[in-house]
Amino acid sequence: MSSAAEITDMITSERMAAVDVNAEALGVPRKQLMESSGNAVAQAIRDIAEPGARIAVVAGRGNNGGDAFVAARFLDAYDLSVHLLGRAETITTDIARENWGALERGEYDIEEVRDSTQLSLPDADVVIDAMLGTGVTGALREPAASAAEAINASDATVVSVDVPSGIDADTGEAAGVAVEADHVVTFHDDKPGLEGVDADVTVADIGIPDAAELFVERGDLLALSRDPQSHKGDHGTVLVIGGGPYSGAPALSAQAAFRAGADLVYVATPESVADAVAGYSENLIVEALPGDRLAPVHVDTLLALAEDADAVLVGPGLGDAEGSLDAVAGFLESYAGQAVVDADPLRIVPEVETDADLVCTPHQGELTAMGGPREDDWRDRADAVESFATEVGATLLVKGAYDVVSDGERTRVNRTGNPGMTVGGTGDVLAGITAALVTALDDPVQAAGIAAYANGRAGDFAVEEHGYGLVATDLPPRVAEALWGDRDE
Ligand SMILES: NC(=O)C1=CN([C@@H]2O[C@H](COP(=O)(O)OP(=O)(O)OC[C@H]3O[C@@H](n4cnc5c(N)ncnc54)[C@H](O)[C@@H]3O)[C@@H](O)[C@H]2O)[C@H](O)CC1
Ligand SMILES: [K+]
Repeated sequence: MSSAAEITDMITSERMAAVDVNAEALGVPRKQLMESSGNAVAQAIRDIAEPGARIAVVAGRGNNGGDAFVAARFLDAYDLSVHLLGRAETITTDIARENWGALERGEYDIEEVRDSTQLSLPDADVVIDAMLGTGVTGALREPAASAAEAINASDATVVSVDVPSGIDADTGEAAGVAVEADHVVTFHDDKPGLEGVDADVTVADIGIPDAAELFVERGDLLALSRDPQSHKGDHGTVLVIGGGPYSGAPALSAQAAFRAGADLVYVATPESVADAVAGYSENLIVEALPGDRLAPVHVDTLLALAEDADAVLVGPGLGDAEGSLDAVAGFLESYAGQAVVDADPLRIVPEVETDADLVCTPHQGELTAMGGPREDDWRDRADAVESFATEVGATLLVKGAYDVVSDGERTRVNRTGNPGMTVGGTGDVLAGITAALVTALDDPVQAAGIAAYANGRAGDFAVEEHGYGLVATDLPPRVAEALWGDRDE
């Protein structure tokens, strides 16, 4: 679990970037957020400086600077000048460039600073530090470094936009020189890195709807951007323990795990169906277990196989023979890694003592069989599932028209999918995606949320072509597109 997840009322820059994109997906574009950010900065200035005071804006070429270009338009009552560190054509985003353009056309007192040693601030009453915010990487480079020195050397009151330039928003560290702010106006939520900053911090609401944090949307997919240097095995080895009465379910889960980015997928399945499972795809590596049902005698073999996996998926097609459920209980009692539990074994989870990091993927009927709540309204279900997740001590992904994901602390809701997905096998696909993503992310709630989102989107793509005649095998080929494609609906 990432450390920031434990700081419930703050937000890391990675999550902020995701929430930003989710807001856009919900119809609140970034430029609107920038307008609100700038307005909040201007409000802070009005609270500390009298009209007519001399305000100097020192702006960078990213959206942090963009916020201050917006603020300038709300500060016409002041003697304001804007100093851009660099050439206007190198401003890095459209929304910042458009706001700079408004200052140019509005004949504001603006300049492009070529050499920051020429930056003159001596007579400013207030300096707005809008050089860098959450986009900073490493120690401040020129011209920002000299500009930070000049700001710190001035007698002006310093108001930093979002984060004092040079400070890392997540850690609070400054790799080099950083602006010493008197005030900080940060946006949407407090930032972990501001804890240790000796300034008064205002957290400004910039109109990001709560839904941008609650619902899983395309911003959450940013978490899956991969380290290009990764090599085989970095992106997850998954062991699927399934089959026995059935052979299709474990194969569906295994295929889905591949499409969600797993590098290697092993399937441990009774020998009675091992050939059938292997026959579905050359990609599958099938380990045959003696007999025709999973049994307690297999537990040691499963634990040995699990040693080589980053996550285990237990359940698809296992059936509910008592011996099979006992085998799952025996496996979980000794296994301490990441496990996704689906289908029949779900009902035994509440009685099993395990050190494994569990993600359970029940539909409503299986949730009830686990002793879980039944609520028809999705909001009530989200609250009830959050409480039950604490009781079970696992991350729950409760499938429904609105999927609910919760570990008892953080709760997400997924709205993708359609009624065509009630067809058998889509749960096996979702379980396989979930197993692959828990190996790719160190955050089971995020992994399960994205899995539900991708499974539903794959189903939405499939229903375009097959209507409600879609079948589960239509989903895996569309999962990769749902996660990494650029279809925009
Ligand atoms: N939802 C929100 O939180 C919103 C935040 N807004 C503001 O956007 C900035 C983040 O903007 P971004 O463009 O991503 O990055 P920055 O402007 O912070 O900086 C990028 C800029 O800086 C250069 N750079 C990076 N590291 C260094 C360095 N060590 N030295 C010098 N220069 C550096 C980089 O090359 C870029 O040019 C956030 O803080 C908020 O202020 C949005 O306005 C609205 C929504
Ligand atoms: K700043």
